[in-house]
Amino acid sequence: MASVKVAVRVRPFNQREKDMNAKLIVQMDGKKTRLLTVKNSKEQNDGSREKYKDFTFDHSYWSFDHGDSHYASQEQVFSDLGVDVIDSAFEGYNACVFAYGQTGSGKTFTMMGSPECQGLIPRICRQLFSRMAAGKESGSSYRTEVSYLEIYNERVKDLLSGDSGHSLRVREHPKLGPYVQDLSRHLVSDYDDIQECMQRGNQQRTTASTQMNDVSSRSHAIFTLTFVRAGYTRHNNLPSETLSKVHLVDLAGSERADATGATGQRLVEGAHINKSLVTLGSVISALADSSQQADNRTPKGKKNVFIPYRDSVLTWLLKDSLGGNSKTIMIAAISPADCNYGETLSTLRYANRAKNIINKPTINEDPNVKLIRELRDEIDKLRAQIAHNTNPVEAEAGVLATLQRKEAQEKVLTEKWTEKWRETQQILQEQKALGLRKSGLGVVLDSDMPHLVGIDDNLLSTGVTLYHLKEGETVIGSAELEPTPDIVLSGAGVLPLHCRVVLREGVATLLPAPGAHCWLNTVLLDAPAKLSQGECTTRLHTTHPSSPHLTYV
Ligand SMILES: Nc1ncnc2c1ncn2[C@@H]1O[C@H](COP(=O)(O)OP(=O)(O)OP(=O)(O)O)[C@@H](O)[C@H]1O
Repeated sequence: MASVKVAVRVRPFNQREKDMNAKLIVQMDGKKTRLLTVKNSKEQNDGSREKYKDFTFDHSYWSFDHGDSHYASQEQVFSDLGVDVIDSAFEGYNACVFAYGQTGSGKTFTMMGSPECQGLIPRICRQLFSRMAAGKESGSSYRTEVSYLEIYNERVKDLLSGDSGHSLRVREHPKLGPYVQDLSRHLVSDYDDIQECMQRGNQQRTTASTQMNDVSSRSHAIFTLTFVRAGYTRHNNLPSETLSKVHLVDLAGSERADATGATGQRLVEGAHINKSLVTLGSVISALADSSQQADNRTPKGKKNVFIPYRDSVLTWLLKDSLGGNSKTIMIAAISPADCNYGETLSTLRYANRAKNIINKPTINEDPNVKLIRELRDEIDKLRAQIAHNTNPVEAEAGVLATLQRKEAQEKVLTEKWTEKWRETQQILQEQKALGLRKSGLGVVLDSDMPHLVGIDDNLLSTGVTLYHLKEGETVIGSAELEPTPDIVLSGAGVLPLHCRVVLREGVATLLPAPGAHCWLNTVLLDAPAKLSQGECTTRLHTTHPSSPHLTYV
């Protein structure tokens, strides 16, 4: 059980607030946030004499004035909140961070930041990879995938697929919960890969200028890391494999139409944005109520509170993060100005409720690994029993037989797991060595290593094959050659041994076999020829132009 962690952050005055001579109405001291009541606000008109309202959160971040010694920097927010997220991922827990607040209050600044002043998402990603590099040294291995979506007007759009117009369906798996059907997932092997995904997704995101913010996010964006960590435990050398999903969420601003000056399309967007946020509010309230009921539970008073997750796409997708299997952090972003009193009070009340949500995070352990661990426990107990046994010999024989059976099971399962993980790592390494990366609808080859790109001899085929050239000799020929050549070509005129490519210190040379028709661009070769990267086509065709050809890249 873990409560949702809640932090509040106040930003500096923006130009509009400065122009209005806005008054500062937020104060912070340690974990406390104080909001000074504004004259003529609804509260005062209701006859309340309160001069301020106090709230206590896990963190209150004072980012009002850069010059102030208490100024909470991006680095501080990361070290308080981001490091927890990384720890959770490495331990195998799901995690979620979402930023909530009125438009222009600093959500995107806190979550994404700018290139000079990076926010939580890039910092978490960078640190995740440095921790992985350190873990690899001690024998662990990892697999990380990224997806990035936005919810705009209650429709889900994949920000990384390149197909921007298409909206995707949200479905619910009986065990794994809600998911987006056909959402693209991108394998990333270092921070540069992930940064490329972030930048591409951010460019696709729907933003517009409103009176409150020049670049206002008009959609809710969910950046998700799926992280698998595997290795052997140090103390007893058991397989260990965990999976963690990390949702990093930048919500669109909560807003009143009159404050933002919204009309037309902006007004329609606002209605949809608010629908999700109102539902988020109802979900938070319902969860907070249900947690409080659980606290003062009496057998009679026990009541099942209905949580309206499915009333909006946002809450449906974040179901696990809100009241489920996740360690969740909410960051409430607020304006410091008196003109935003109403919105700020509502954000702080929202955040105050969220503190009461109790989640149930559990380590997501691979089921086979769990079985192996349980078997090992049983084996240890049986061994201890044998060691201390004073029972008759027959009973001991029975225990011994059980022990042997369990040991055999453990051995088979461990071998299977090791083989599966070794294969996964091999595939990852091959992909990395090839340097293949998805870019929009295309696939980009980033590798520094020399390759041949083979085009099938069948004109109707779309088959393209990449052959990684190894240092030394690569044999090219037909399947008739014994042993099978490194690169097998089929098609008219391909000899069993057609040619060889010798790679030495980055220089590739093509050596045609006697009698083979090897063309280098338009020249039929009769002697070894050096291949130049980029410009050169090693055409192995003989009589027909559609016969197979290899391009050196
Ligand atoms: N802590 C901060 N320190 C300095 N500048 C900030 C801070 N927070 C926000 N800002 C600035 O305030 C402006 C609005 O912030 P931002 O775009 O993050 O708001 P938002 O809540 O994401 O708005 P929207 O909901 O409209 O997308 C930006 O110019 C941003 O650089």
